[in-house]
Amino acid sequence: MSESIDVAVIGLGPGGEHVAAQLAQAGLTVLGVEKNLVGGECPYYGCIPSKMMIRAANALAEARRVPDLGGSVEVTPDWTPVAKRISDEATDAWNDQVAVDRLIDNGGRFTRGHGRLAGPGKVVVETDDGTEEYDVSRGVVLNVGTSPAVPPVPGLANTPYWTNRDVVQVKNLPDTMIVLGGGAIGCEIAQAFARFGVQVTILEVADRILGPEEPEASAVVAEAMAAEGIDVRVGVQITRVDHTPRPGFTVSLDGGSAIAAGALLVAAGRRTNLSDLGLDSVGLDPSARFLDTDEQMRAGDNLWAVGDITGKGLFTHVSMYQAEIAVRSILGKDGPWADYTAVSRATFTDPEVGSVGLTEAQARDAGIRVATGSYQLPYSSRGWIHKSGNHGVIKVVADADRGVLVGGTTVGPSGGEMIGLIATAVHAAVPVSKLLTMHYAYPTFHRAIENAIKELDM
Ligand SMILES: Cc1cc2nc3c(=O)[nH]c(=O)nc-3n(C[C@H](O)[C@H](O)[C@H](O)COP(=O)(O)OP(=O)(O)OC[C@H]3O[C@@H](n4cnc5c(N)ncnc54)[C@H](O)[C@@H]3O)c2cc1C
Ligand SMILES: NC(=O)c1ccc[n+]([C@@H]2O[C@H](COP(=O)([O-])OP(=O)(O)OC[C@H]3O[C@@H](n4cnc5c(N)ncnc54)[C@H](O)[C@@H]3O)[C@@H](O)[C@H]2O)c1
Repeated sequence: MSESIDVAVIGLGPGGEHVAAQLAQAGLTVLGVEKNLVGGECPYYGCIPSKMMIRAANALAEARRVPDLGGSVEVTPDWTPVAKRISDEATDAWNDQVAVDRLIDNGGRFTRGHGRLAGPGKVVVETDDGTEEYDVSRGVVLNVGTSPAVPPVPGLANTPYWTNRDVVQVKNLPDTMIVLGGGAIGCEIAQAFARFGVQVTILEVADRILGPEEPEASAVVAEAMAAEGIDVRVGVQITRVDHTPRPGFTVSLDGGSAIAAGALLVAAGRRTNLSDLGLDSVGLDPSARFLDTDEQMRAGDNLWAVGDITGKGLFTHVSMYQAEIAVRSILGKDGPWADYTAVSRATFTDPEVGSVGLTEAQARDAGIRVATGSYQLPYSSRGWIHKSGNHGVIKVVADADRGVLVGGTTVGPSGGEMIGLIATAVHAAVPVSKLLTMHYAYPTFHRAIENAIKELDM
């Protein structure tokens, strides 16, 4: 027997949870379907636990800078409060009852299980107690997110490697760790663990870490990591992974060398959870990496998609932004609809990397007549005053014909905060000539943005 509802939301990551709550508050009959934890990757296995690790690790690093600046301090790292904070404050010991209650308090319904499409307007949920079937009149919203991608390295699958879902639950740190992949996850966790005394090696197949960022950003972060003892190896081919109780993991590299460590974190990208969603039942390709959506987040008739599965940036703020749009679309309200001109992001390494819009390479590929300007943060007044820990660079990318910024990168202490200024400029297409007449407070880090803009040759 099928039950009739207005809307089904399959997958309750940050975007799906928001859609379900908003539509339920608007008076629709909304069913939220989640097979693991309501809230998704970000609160339980991603952003929040990792940033709690990083906050603690950065406090240790700042304390270690005291001798350069004013006195002495003894730093004794202890992981126990970090693990406890993640369990108690962030994840409620990986229990989502609060989030489930919040959805129900908003007027929504909830089913724990694997949801899938079974044709237009039809949803099936496999629960522990059996199969539930729903007829959905207004629409289905997909927010099924991603899972860690595990590369097909010989031997790897048979070892007890960690992914992000394991590393956030670690109670005792290993002495040594290999991180497979020098992207955002790999770099953030590598540095956090290293600051707690773990000897970390990053193995990155590409020719630089943080590949989506400007090369200048990758270089500054790699230099800062190397300076604190992290072994960053780029351009490496991993040929095999083995595991024995001692020494633990052995990672063999092309050329014959091998590295051993007590732990191995696989942070090699993500795969979208689309293959078992019944997409073929509504005429969509279940093997597609991402779902195509229009500006209202529609992926088909009465079908919406939000979050990582849309491929518009695997970030919580993108998922939430899209959720707002899907809600307006489902309720028949007006736009503004989705615009990705000024998507910003922050990678929480130290120095942090803030970025928005197009990189120089992306702007050139888009056929834009590009002008760039950059400035080394240590040369700015604030960078010079800051001294220890002042690694950083600002880079701006302009469309010389339109006289506006189309992208920018802010690497440095508070790099993720500094990007706000450039994000506003890109989003609102503020003329560069106007940016040059602005007051930039002295001596702030963001004053270096003015220096970079002055370097633009246009
Ligand atoms: C370690 C790490 C750190 C990160 N740090 C940041 C950060 O600092 N800032 C930032 O913006 N982003 C960060 N991200 C990315 C961020 O977590 C995601 O972009 C964010 O969670 C949005 O994802 P989503 O809305 O697509 O859904 P997800 O959070 O991926 O949630 C999808 C949900 O759908 C469920 N699901 C899947 N299939 C089904 C099904 N068939 N039926 C029922 N339920 C299903 C899953 O169990 C999951 O709960 C980080 C990610 C990781 C892994
Ligand atoms: N601060 C943030 O906003 C934040 C933090 C973490 C993650 N995230 C999001 O999560 C996404 C996933 O992060 P991620 O770091 O897993 O993915 P990623 O795609 O950013 O990086 C994965 C890295 O692994 C490398 N790699 C892949 N296969 C390899 C192999 N066999 N050997 C060596 N290296 C290999 C890739 O070249 C790449 O550099 C990010 O793209 C980002 O959108 C965001």
